[in-house]
Amino acid sequence: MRNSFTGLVDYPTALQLVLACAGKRSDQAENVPLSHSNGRIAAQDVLAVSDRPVADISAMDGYAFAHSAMAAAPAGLRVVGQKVAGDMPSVLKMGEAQGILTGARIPPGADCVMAGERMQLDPQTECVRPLHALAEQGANIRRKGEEFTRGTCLIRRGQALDWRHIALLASQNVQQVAVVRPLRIAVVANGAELAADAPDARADSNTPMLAALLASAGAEVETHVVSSDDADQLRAVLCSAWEHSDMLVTTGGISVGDTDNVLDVLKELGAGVLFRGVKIRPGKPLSILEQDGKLAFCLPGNPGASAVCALVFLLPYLRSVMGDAHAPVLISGTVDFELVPACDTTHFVPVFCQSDGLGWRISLLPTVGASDIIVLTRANALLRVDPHAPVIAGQTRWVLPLHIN
Ligand SMILES: Nc1nc2c(c(=O)[nH]1)N[C@H]1C(S)=C(S)[C@@H](COP(=O)(O)OP(=O)(O)OC[C@H]3O[C@@H](n4cnc5c(N)ncnc54)[C@H](O)[C@@H]3O)O[C@H]1N2
Ligand code: MOO
Repeated sequence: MRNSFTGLVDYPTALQLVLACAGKRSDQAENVPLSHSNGRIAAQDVLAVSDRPVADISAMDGYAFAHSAMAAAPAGLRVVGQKVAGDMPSVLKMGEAQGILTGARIPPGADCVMAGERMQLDPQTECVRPLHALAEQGANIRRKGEEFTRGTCLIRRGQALDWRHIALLASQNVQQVAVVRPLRIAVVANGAELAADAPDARADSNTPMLAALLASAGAEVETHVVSSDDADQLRAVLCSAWEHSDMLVTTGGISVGDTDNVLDVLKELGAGVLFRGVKIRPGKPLSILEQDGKLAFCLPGNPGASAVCALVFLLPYLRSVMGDAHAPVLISGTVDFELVPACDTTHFVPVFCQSDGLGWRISLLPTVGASDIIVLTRANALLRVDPHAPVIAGQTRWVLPLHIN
């Protein structure tokens, strides 16, 4: 058989080799409007330009006054107007209280705020006093800078931005954010069965799958389908795709069959083999080639194998290159099944996690193996089973959720 799998590497070695190639891209930044920054990776630290709150402000709708003055005035203090958020305050004189709404600045001279419903306003005298007990000095005042002060690091470089960071940056009037330029990835499927007029035509599900997965991880993806087993046609597409992108992802044509041309064509184009085949299931044929710092991830054609390789190799590589500082969040639960992995092989098993009230219960799903596409929609996580670490019912194990997090 051509290009047989003679030097398979194990999973940890393969991942290490891949990540060692991940030169950081976080220096390649572009500015985008804040409203377009959702899901992007921050390319720089962002520091606060002002304190939050910017001044002492009221936490309640009510009255602001000097605590000592109120304590010494049984009939209360005369109310002079009301300030709302957005107003500048006026100085409070001796014997005065001021109506104040939540968020408005505390007037100089006041050191206490009480909620309106805890106070009584005498319409005759226009004086206000506590209905019951006087609040403590300083009550209901949000202090200038109590949340953060100017210069505080709000966002660290490498942070994947989402709605929370957008709110924080908007609160500082940030209009533009420096984010990491997306990686341009060319995804190339190949195989004669992908031609619509093939005698036994098959639909291409891998390029839409990979395009969606990679795009949701922040890449800019273009897809190509070489619907033949012709090496020259494949060479032409791979050559141009590689030239016009930051990295290449192929799917199919990487095993040992007579029409599996991807490895030879990439070698002819000058690429060197980082590794050929990994001791994983599914996904054994995964091969990675490199040329001038650009990688070609050659994924197997079987959809389940292609998906697993993308999840456990491609996405970690992408995160590392994009400078995403955060590892995906795994969840732990109790397994309710047994599984003995094949010797020397790391298995990636689709599982279903459901809450049993106390934690997650992890169940195995029936699957027909590497070609299985429906199981990925029934599963919600992937369980890694290393050789010599069989799954025993009742164990606590960590799983990788299948939606990107
Ligand atoms: N003699 C051996 N045969 C095979 C081996 C082996 O070690 N020795 N490995 C098997 C394993 S494991 C896998 S996985 C497959 C992978 O083969 P390829 O990557 O070369 O993929 P193809 O042969 O092109 O296709 C396999 C299968 O996947 C379907 N496919 C291909 N492309 C797509 C696509 N874009 N969308 C949806 N489905 C696709 C294709 O129709 C085939 O059914 O090799 C085993 N063989
Ligand atoms: O690796 Mo293949 O993915 O098992 O069929």
